[in-house]
Amino acid sequence: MGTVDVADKDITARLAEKKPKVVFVLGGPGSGKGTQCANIVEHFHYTHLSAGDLLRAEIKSGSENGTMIQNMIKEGKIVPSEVTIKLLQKAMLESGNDKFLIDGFPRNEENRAAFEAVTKIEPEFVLVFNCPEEEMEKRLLSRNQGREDDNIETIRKRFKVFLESSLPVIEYYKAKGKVREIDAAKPVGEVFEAVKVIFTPEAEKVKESWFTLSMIES
Ligand SMILES: Nc1ncnc2c1ncn2[C@@H]1O[C@H](COP(=O)(O)OP(=O)(O)O)[C@@H](O)[C@H]1O
Ligand SMILES: Nc1ccn([C@@H]2O[C@H](COP(=O)(O)OP(=O)(O)O)[C@@H](O)[C@H]2O)c(=O)n1
Ligand SMILES: [Mg+2]
Repeated sequence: MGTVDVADKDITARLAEKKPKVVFVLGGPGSGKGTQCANIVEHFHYTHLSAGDLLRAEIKSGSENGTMIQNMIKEGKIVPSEVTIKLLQKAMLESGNDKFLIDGFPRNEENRAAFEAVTKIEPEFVLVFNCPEEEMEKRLLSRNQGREDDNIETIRKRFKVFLESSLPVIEYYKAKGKVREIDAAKPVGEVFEAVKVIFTPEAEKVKESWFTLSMIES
């Protein structure tokens, strides 16, 4: 296992040199994380890394962890951090970008603490999508992406995991003043308007309000 450890250290050290800027994107299953991340990428030049997508790609690649990951996803359980963090580190390192939206991670205390300990990366902020369960359930049941976990039985398990394991992570970042909350029950365009405000630098907002004011006055 010696060589694996050396390789991991190498990845961690090389990633640290890159000094990546990270925004965590959290919210219940079906709250619209993936949808809004695609919009943010288009407007704000971030690279979107979905922990779930990386894990699904790992299953498809036929990796030795594939069966374990597949079983955990089917049960709505959180895959051990070691696996997910390695995939995230690799994706960040391989990307030409240094600004990342990490979607669906950290999903529990173990994810959060391990990522912090291994990478020493502190998120710029944590974007949180709030949405009632009934709405999330409706969205997941009509997502139609052929996902093995978008069935009512697994969806209920995922909601339970979100309440028990993911909400405490959001609370942790709230206490640090890092959480930016969004009402995600609205239509996609309205949710993105709220998201835009968070990603627009303060200086731009001042410019935009002066512009609006001068239009009204002229
Ligand atoms: N604001 C919204 N209103 C209605 N449907 C939405 C909204 N945002 C996303 N969806 C739809 O809900 C489903 C889940 O969205 P997705 O972005 O995959 O959520 P998540 O990544 O949080 O699970 C998708 O089919 C998506 O098209
Ligand atoms: N940090 C993570 C993220 C996802 N996952 C697994 O991947 C599944 C799907 O995650 P996802 O983020 O793609 O799901 P959505 O919230 O987008 O619906 C989760 O239910 C977990 O089983 C994980 O184990 N650890
Ligand atoms: Mg998603």
